[in-house]
Amino acid sequence: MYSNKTTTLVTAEEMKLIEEEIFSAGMPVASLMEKVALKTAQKIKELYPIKEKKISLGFMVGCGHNGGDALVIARELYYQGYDIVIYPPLIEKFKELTAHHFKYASSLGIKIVSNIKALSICHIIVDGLFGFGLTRKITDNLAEDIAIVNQWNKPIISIDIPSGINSDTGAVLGIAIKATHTLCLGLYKKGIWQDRALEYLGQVERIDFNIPPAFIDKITAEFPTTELLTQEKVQEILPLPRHVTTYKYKQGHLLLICGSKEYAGAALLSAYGARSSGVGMVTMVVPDSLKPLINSQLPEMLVIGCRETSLGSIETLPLLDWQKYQWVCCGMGLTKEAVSVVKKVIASGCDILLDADALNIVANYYLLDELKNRHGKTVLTPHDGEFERLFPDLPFVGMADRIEETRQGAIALNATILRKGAKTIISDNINTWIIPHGTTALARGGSGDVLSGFIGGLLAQNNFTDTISVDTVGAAAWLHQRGGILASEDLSTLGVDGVTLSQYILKAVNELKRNGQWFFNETC
Ligand SMILES: NC(=O)C1=CN([C@@H]2O[C@H](COP(=O)(O)OP(=O)(O)OC[C@H]3O[C@@H](n4cnc5c(N)ncnc54)[C@H](O)[C@@H]3O)[C@@H](O)[C@H]2O)[C@@H](O)CC1
Ligand SMILES: [K+]
Repeated sequence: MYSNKTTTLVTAEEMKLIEEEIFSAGMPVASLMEKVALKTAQKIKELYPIKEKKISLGFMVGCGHNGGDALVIARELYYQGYDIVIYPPLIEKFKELTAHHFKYASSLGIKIVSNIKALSICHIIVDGLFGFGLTRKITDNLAEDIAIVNQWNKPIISIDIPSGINSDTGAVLGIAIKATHTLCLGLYKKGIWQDRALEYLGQVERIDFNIPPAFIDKITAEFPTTELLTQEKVQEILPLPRHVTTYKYKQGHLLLICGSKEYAGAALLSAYGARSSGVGMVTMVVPDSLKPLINSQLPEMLVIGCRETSLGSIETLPLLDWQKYQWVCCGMGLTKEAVSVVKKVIASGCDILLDADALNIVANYYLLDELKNRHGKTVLTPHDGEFERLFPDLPFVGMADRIEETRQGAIALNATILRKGAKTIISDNINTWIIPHGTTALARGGSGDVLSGFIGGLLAQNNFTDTISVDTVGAAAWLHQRGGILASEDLSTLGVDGVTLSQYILKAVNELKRNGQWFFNETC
């Protein structure tokens, strides 16, 4: 049975190869363009139906097949009663199929104009200048045209991707259309999920045109794959096994090494995150002076106090029985003083997660080799600044492709890297996940501490199963973002502090259960 694959992200090269598969299997190029464009026209009709008043659409038509798509859409919407105006600034360079469609549209009497300003009377602009074939910077008159259109504040529908956005890296090549809708054709282009492109996309929808999954699999198998992490996948990754005769030590024992006098809150928030994971046991290693605070706020935690520096950071770790812990989570609020702590954690041979100050210490003291060569699994959770500090000299930084950089970082350190941002990326040397949803409500201090604790708690539990780290980390990040969305729906974007977030993560967990499948696998 045919099933459409919606979660795979493709580069321009992969998309071209997939198209070649379709064409060489017998589908005529013109027929595919017709099909894609008819479906896109239908979507535009749904978005902007004609009611009492006429609607006029101004089409910016490029020279390649993005322009060809635009012309077919323009023709079909003309038949449906829309007023259509076509602006073809690259008319001399039209590809053959695009030229045919232009000739036919002209023969129907559709209005053709030679100045972008003539589109200013239109209610809506349709951007069919460039799709994934954009190879170089947009300059001169075309750049001016885009600047003019962007100033009009009209709805702009971009076909496939906003013209000017590199469909792999999301970079703006000179200037780009600021769309209100992006109708992505067939498969999501990787550039659409890059943070730098987000402000140009508006609302993104995918127009499916029945690409056979075997063609997608054949081509993407040759390249590292990037996938959107969906709810269905999260439900596959979890449930965490919870046997009917289980007990606390069977549900994972997490060691949190965190906090300082100055950043006591980071220790608390990561502990709240861990609490929301349902992990069986948590031991916290904190500076001595934080013990009473932790005991009063989180009575179920075991607390080991440490001698502290004059500034209130952990001076040195006590003797620890590392083998007791299924995962060690280190760095939240530690301060940059805690160098010996981080070195000991890296040398421990345990499965570890490093966040915040632990990452800064790795960067400041060049501990990358120690990380790469260590025994035990490693998870790192940097935001963009921490990521760049971790990899200042490696050649892949500067590629300006967040997704590829993250993958290369994971390969370089033999680690799973979760890179925080508007779109969170999780990668190991084989799999890369993008969390498709997110909320700006989480752009505040404390969200990351909750995330680290929550991930650590799920990893500690999943260490008894054969679930791979990148999947568990992805599922944790998915639930963290979903918790943020649920909290902001109830409390507004301003209302999602760390403690609240840790509670709403549990609502996200429950939502998975309500959506038809149970989350915790209470097997007998
Ligand atoms: N073949 C088909 O029937 C299908 C085509 N599709 C459409 O085809 C598009 C890709 O088509 P193309 O490969 O023709 O590429 P584009 O339509 O994106 O444009 C490529 C053309 O633009 C020129 N160009 C590149 N950068 C330029 C710049 N900065 N200034 C001026 N000219 C520049 C290139 O020389 C080339 O002629 C997709 O984005 C999509 O819209 C898809 O719908 C899938 C199906
Ligand atoms: K476009």
